[in-house]
Order: sequence, then C-alpha cells, then structure tokens
Amino acid sequence: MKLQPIPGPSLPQPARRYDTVAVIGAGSWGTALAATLARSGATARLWGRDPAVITDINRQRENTRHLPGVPLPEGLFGIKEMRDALDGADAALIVVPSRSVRSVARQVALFAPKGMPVAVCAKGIEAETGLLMTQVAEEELPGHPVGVVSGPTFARETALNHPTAATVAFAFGPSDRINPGTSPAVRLALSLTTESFRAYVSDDLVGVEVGGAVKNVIAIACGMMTGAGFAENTRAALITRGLDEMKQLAEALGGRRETVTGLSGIGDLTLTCSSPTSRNMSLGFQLGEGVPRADCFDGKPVVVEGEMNAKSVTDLAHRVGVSMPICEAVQTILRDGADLGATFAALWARPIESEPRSMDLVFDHPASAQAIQNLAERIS
Ligand SMILES: NC(=O)C1=CN([C@@H]2O[C@H](COP(=O)(O)OP(=O)(O)OC[C@H]3O[C@@H](n4cnc5c(N)ncnc54)[C@H](OP(=O)(O)O)[C@@H]3O)[C@@H](O)[C@H]2O)C=CC1
Ligand SMILES: O=C(CO)COP(=O)(O)O
Repeated sequence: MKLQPIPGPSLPQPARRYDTVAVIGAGSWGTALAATLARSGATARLWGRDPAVITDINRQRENTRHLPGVPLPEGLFGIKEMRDALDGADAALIVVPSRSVRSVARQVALFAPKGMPVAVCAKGIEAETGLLMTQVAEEELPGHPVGVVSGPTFARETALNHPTAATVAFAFGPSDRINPGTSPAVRLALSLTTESFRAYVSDDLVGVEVGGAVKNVIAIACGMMTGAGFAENTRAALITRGLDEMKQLAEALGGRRETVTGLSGIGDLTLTCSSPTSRNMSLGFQLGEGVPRADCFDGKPVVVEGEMNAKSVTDLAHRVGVSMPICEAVQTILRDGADLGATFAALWARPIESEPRSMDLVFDHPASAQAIQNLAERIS
C-alpha cells in the first residue's frame, strides 16, 4: 500500500529580511537607518534630493552635511535618482520631515511597484488634515502596505552603532497572522537587526505614531523650563503629565495604552526630554533662556518637529475632545507669541485634578493672581 501525505495546516514560513531597501531622504535619520540596514547585510540605497550630498556619501563614505564624522558602512549606496533607488527594491523607508511626507510619498508612488511595503520614519501630524504620517502615505500610496519605524533613536548614536531599540509597526492582515515571518513588520525588523540595533514589532500604528508626534512638543516644554532655570522635579512632572496627554490622544484615536508605555511612547519621550542632543529640547532651552527664535541654533535652519507640530497636535486634540494642557501651553507660546513665563505659571496654577484622570475630579484652589504673577516672574 502506498502512503499518501496527510494534508495538514501549513507550517509557518521562516522570516526573511529584505535584501534591498530604498531609503528616501538622506538627512541624519535617513543616513543612520541606511547604515543600520547595510550593517544588517541588506543593500541600502540612500536617495537624497541634493546630488552634492550623494556624491559625498559615495566618495567620502560620509554624509558631511547631516552626519559629519560618522563613517558609513559598505553596502550603503548613495543614489541620485529616486527611480533608481526604488527600482527592484523590496521595501522603502520615507525619512524626510513630516511636512514633506505627502509630496515625497507622491513621488515614491510614481516609481515603487504596487505591493512594495513603505515605512514612514517621520514624527508628526499633517497640519492641514490632522492625519498621522502613515495615513498621509496611505492616501498617496494606494496598494502599498504602509507602516512606521519609531523609537528613542538619536541619529548619530544609531549611526555610531550604540545599542538602540525601536519599533516597526504595520497592520497585520489574516495572512500575516498565519505567517508572521512574511509580514512587512517582521521582515523590516529583521532587515534592521544588527548586533546593536534591536527592533520590536507592533500592529498599533496609531499608538506608535501619536507617541512620536507628541513627545517632541513635550520636549520643547521641558527645554523651556530647563532654560528658565528649573531642574529635575519640573522636568519629571512635565514628562509624566506629558505621557498622560500622549496616552489620552492615542486612546481617543484608537491606539493602545500599552503602546504608549513602549519604546515609541515613554521611551522616546524620556530620551527627547532629557538631552540637549534633542533639537526639540534644545529649541525649548534656548527660548527658555530668552534667546529670540530667530537667533536659536545660531540662526541656522534646523528640523524641529515639535515646533511644526504643536498646532497640529492641539488641533487634533480639540477635534477628538482630549485636554492636552502642556502641548497647549507650548502651542500658545510658539504660535500665538504668548509670554513664556505667564503661560507656564498659568499651567501650574490650573485647578487640582485627579491622577488618574478616570477619577474625573477637578477642584478649584485659591491661587491668587499674585502667586501666578510671582511664578511668571521667576520663569521669565
Ligand atoms: N535625527 C534624528 O535623530 C531622528 C529623526 N527622526 C525623524 O526623521 C525625520 C527627518 O528628520 P532628520 O533626518 O533628523 O532631519 P535632517 O534635517 O537631518 O534631514 C532632513 C532631510 O530631508 C530632506 N528633505 C526635506 N524636505 C524634502 C523634500 N521635500 N524632498 C526630499 N527631501 C527632503 C532634506 O534634504 P536637504 O538636505 O536637501 O534639505 C534632508 O536630507 C523627522 O520627522 C524626525 O523627527 C526620527 C528619529 C530620529
Ligand atoms: O526623534 C528623535 C529621537 O528619537 C530626535 O529628536 P529631535 O528631533 O528632538 O532631535
């Protein structure tokens, strides 16, 4: 008698990294991610809009404009034409400032074959629409799985191979649940894994992205109060209450609370609020010291996402009925020109609230106008 194979459940397939990844945006973070991909054994095609930067990357093995002093590994190739970067690639990362994500995703759609996974690595919310970055990319890239890479990752440290961890999030469809090894999240996480870069996988895009957008605004607040001369108590209060604002917004938009306590939430919030390496913290610090905006960073243009996103974050919070008083304070100072000292004094003098918010208790207290005035003077 001849034995027939018994049909059974298909075995999960092993995970395989992407061999070739296009990195669209040759700034500091795009270069650091391309270096990580190349170190993990993938071919990293790094596209930038400025041919001089690309020439430097290929000739000097260094991005002298955005990441000077960091040697770039083999396997990383600077590419001048976006079409060439995307042609035959297995996946793409979009790594430009949030305000440019829509226009860049539109260009990517011209050259990326349908089905190619695209991860957005910018941190922000679109000003005009209130959409998260992956929602913007999804509008421009129909037919592509769209995800996000986010976490506590200063570009220079990542590029210098310091131990670093981040989250890669894509939606998991039914086939991804049966075969997670073939899902874009797992494959991209593998493609980024090196001896020093550790990637976690998630399916909560909203939770991950809200963390990245809100932490920058809170970091500006921390910088402002540090620059004004206050210290650790103040910063810890802002980080903790900032985390609460992040959590409320993420949940209101359908994200998960536990994502906010992960790398892309509290991880990135702590990093960004703790170090002058952060451009957001640093802007806040200079403003807190009284430096006029035009003179911050010695007048050089610097990407400060929290400054660009304070309004989009608070507008979105209004729309979904979430109270975000710290983000609101930053927004009023940056965008409406409110006085920094008076705004923070008013923030501190708000009615007594419950922690957790779910107790839903609010009590007025007799903070006199004089007390608020006193604190405002100490801050200014
Ligand atoms: N730096 C970091 O540590 C990290 C940054 N991020 C996020 O990454 C995103 C990018 O920031 P980052 O790399 O730091 O910024 P950088 O200022 O270092 O680089 C920005 C890059 O984007 C390019 N760019 C801007 N607009 C366009 C456009 N319309 N088309 C094509 N290219 C464009 C710039 O080109 P050009 O040089 O020609 O102006 C530059 O190469 C931000 O959202 C940031 O929050 C996330 C994690 C870590
Ligand atoms: O997002 C970052 C680290 O995770 C970079 O922070 P800054 O943009 O404030 O420098």
